Amino acid sequence: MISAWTAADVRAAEEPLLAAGEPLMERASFALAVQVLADLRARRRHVRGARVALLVGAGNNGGDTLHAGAVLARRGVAVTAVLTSDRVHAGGLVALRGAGGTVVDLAATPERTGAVADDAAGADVVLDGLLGIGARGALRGLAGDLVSALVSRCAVGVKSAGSERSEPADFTPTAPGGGRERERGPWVVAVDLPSGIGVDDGTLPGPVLAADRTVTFGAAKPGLLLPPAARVVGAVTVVDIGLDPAGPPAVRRLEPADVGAYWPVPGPADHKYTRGVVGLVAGTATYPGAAVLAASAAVRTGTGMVRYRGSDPVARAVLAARPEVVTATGRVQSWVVGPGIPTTRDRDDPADDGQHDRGRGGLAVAAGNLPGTSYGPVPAVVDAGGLPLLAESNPPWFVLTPHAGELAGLLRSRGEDVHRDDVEAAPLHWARRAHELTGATVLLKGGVTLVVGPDGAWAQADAPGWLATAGAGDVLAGILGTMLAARSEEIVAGPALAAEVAAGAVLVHGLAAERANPGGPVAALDVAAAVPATVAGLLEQRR
Ligand SMILES: NC(=O)C1=CN([C@@H]2O[C@H](COP(=O)(O)OP(=O)(O)OC[C@H]3O[C@@H](n4cnc5c(N)ncnc54)[C@H](O)[C@@H]3O)[C@@H](O)[C@H]2O)[C@@H](O)CC1
Ligand SMILES: [K+]
Repeated sequence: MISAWTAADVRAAEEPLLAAGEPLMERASFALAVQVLADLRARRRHVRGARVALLVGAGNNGGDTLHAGAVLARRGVAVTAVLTSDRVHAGGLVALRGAGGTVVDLAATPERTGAVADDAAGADVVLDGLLGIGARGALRGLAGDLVSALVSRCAVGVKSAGSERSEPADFTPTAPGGGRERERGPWVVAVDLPSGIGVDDGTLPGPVLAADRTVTFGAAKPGLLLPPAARVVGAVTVVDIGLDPAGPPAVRRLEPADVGAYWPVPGPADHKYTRGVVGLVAGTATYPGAAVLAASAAVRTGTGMVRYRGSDPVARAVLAARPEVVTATGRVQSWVVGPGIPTTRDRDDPADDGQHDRGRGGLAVAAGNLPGTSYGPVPAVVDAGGLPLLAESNPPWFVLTPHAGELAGLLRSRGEDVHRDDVEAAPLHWARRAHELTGATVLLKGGVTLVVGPDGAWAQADAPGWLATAGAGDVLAGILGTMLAARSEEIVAGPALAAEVAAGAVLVHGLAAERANPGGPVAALDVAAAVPATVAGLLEQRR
């Protein structure tokens, strides 16, 4: 698991160590230099004679960068530091000069910004040390001008909020689809974080130079995991400088071993009710495919049984694809409500096929609101057309699975003035708001998928871009339904677990998409078909 702490938590963890005289900056800068040397060796055979440009801001982030530059200069690298402030880290500057580095005082000659950017764009490596955890808002002044000038010369970066073009984030350099996309320009290493991202919320309030690698100190920061900033961090290397942040992390990311470790493996005494039964209200005559996809995914993820609820023609299509599915009513350990049913609340909608009433029934049982039945409360997945069926207040063992547009609609129905673009610009904020307003766990689908529950946030970046295809959400709903059903009682007793299980479902969905056709296009049904081998692969890791 990757855990990220806020800037305030990192500072609090640094304080006692700094007071004790621990050389944190030396540790950070030396590790940074070692990583840059490794990157240089990987990219060009000789380190000696390579050109490295340092972008240096006013704070300790610039200090780290200058000290790392000094180490590089002593190894024969031609290092040029571009100072964007007249008060840069004094010790770092002395060290760099002492090691033979060149200094360009851009603060004294701001009219040279274009020429300096040209020069930096021709370097082998650029170290972005303009801002670290002291960042407040969009990159301003000379630092902002320099980054804007470099972005326009390097073909990839974020010119302004929402217009980023870069590779998806992952903590491994070989992420699915995560090859280098920069068409030209230097290898960019962000120091602690790409300058100008929202450190704690992952927003992109202004210009940012997209990194190929981020070397971060002490612990990951939320902005490195969260969308949209996660797209501009490149491969992330966390350097241990001896910090031990207190309290729970602000954002977490599950890794495959975490999901493999808690996957329930059936034993000899298990039967379909101990493994978990999924009740599925999905699909209409207009969208029968959603029911087929969700049912296939639920079956393929290893459910005890799927009970399908819908009109006869759709049920026939589901049974033709998955004869394991039953249509009889009975005990259910998680409900999946909404894939392929209309997003209107109108009971008379002829396209509704009766699914809204079936969905309301399932959700009432899941919430524990039908005292006459012994089948609730149980977890539920509420997707697409299920979202308008939600009550004012919902239990946290309900997992809502909107994309950005659906989340904006849900929030508007609860009095917020918000649109899809707003959600995409600040997904953590709006997913948290939706959790507060509905009471439910919120899984916000996207290139990086967020899950917000009572116990904090999760950000998963497992999926290749190819997964953005029709039906992928229906498959996720089926995978999640099975995973919730398998731990139904545990989740109702401790609903914070719903978010972790939901993050695990996102991971399985993403890995299955990659397995379905590594490096190429995938179809939703093929993702479902790849789930059994994906799960076997996760279990293999725990042996
Ligand atoms: N505290 C420590 O001893 C350690 C700190 N470390 C480094 O220090 C960094 C934090 O250092 P600082 O607290 O000095 O903060 P930063 O280096 O992030 O910079 C803060 C400075 O940037 C300016 N600034 C803030 N927002 C701006 C914006 N939007 N546009 C332009 N300028 C802006 C501020 O006026 C301030 O002078 C970490 O990210 C890390 O790189 C590491 O060396 C590890 C140890
Ligand atoms: K930085």
